[in-house]
Amino acid sequence: MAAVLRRGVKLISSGSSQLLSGGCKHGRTSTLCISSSRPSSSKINVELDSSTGIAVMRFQNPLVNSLNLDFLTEICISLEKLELDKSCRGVILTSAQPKIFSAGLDILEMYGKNPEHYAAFWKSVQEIWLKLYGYSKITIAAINGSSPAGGCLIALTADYRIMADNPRYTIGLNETQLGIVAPFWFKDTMLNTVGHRTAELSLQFGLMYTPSDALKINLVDLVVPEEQVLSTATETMTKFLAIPGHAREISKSMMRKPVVDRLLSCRDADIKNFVSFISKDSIQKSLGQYLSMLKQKKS
Ligand SMILES: CCCCC/C=C\C/C=C\C=C\CC(=O)SCCNC(=O)CCNC(=O)[C@H](O)C(C)(C)COP(=O)(O)OP(=O)(O)OC[C@H]1O[C@@H](n2cnc3c(N)ncnc32)[C@H](O)[C@@H]1OP(=O)(O)O
Repeated sequence: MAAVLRRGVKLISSGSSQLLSGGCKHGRTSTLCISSSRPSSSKINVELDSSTGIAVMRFQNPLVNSLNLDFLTEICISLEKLELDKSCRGVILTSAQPKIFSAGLDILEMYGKNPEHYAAFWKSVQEIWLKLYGYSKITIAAINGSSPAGGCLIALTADYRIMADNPRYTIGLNETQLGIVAPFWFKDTMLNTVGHRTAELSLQFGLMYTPSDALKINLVDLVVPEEQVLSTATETMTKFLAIPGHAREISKSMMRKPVVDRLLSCRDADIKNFVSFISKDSIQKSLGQYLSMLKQKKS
């Protein structure tokens, strides 16, 4: 159940199984409706401040916010609800997990499973990208940890990226390092942000950038001390909110629609392509080796 934190602010824990359809109003505070059962299974929490219209969505999928099917679905449903909620004007995306924004797509969803599973998973990856890249409201990524591959993609869909100034955190599309290939819409999102030449080098090498290097190539817009990431995101959101909404929204759509439309025109083919690629023995072998490397890193 939503709990009032301070005047006009509600904490919304949302497990995908707990979300009900449609938003609802509770007195002066507009929030999402959820049932009160099993709130501990929530992989995200959302705080919507109805006095400012700013929602903060925190990812909390232990250990590293890897994007599995359930988590992606939950994020998508919450984003949809916020988009429909008139009291919400912008969403800040951040992490509740220490040191990690998101570890990207959950590799276990792409390893050792059957084609039907791969297809359902890829559909949910498409959904989250379509929802975020085409999002009508303002989104700001408050990147308070490492953000490889799919984690970087989530950040790239935001209207503005603010990263914590910690050289241990890195961000980038590192797919080639896993022996896999970022699909065209990952590539387009990167290209629209950093330009052609930088995207080309970045994708081929699977480069991961420290915050200061990410700033140099415009992969992020601002680097601030870690403890200021959220407050700076809120300040930045306020600047966005000062712009007439319809004009900003149309401008955003004008910039992004061609890329969104490109995926919309070939969703099924893109899923087929993914399933056939990820099912190859050589790709499964690469992913298996990468998973072993992640485990060995600890010992
Ligand atoms: C030509 C046609 C092309 C068509 C398109 C086809 C294909 C495209 C396909 C896919 C695109 C994929 C995009 C992706 O997002 S792939 C995922 C990339 N992610 C990574 O490389 C991140 C790997 N992880 C790390 O670098 C570190 O774990 C991290 C920096 C995130 C955290 O480091 P830390 O030291 O704190 O923690 P660890 O001990 O390493 O990890 C803890 C625990 O979590 C497991 N884990 C980490 N990342 C993932 C992940 N992405 N998926 C699943 N599991 C992950 C890790 O193995 C540890 O597990 P355990 O040992 O505790 O069991």
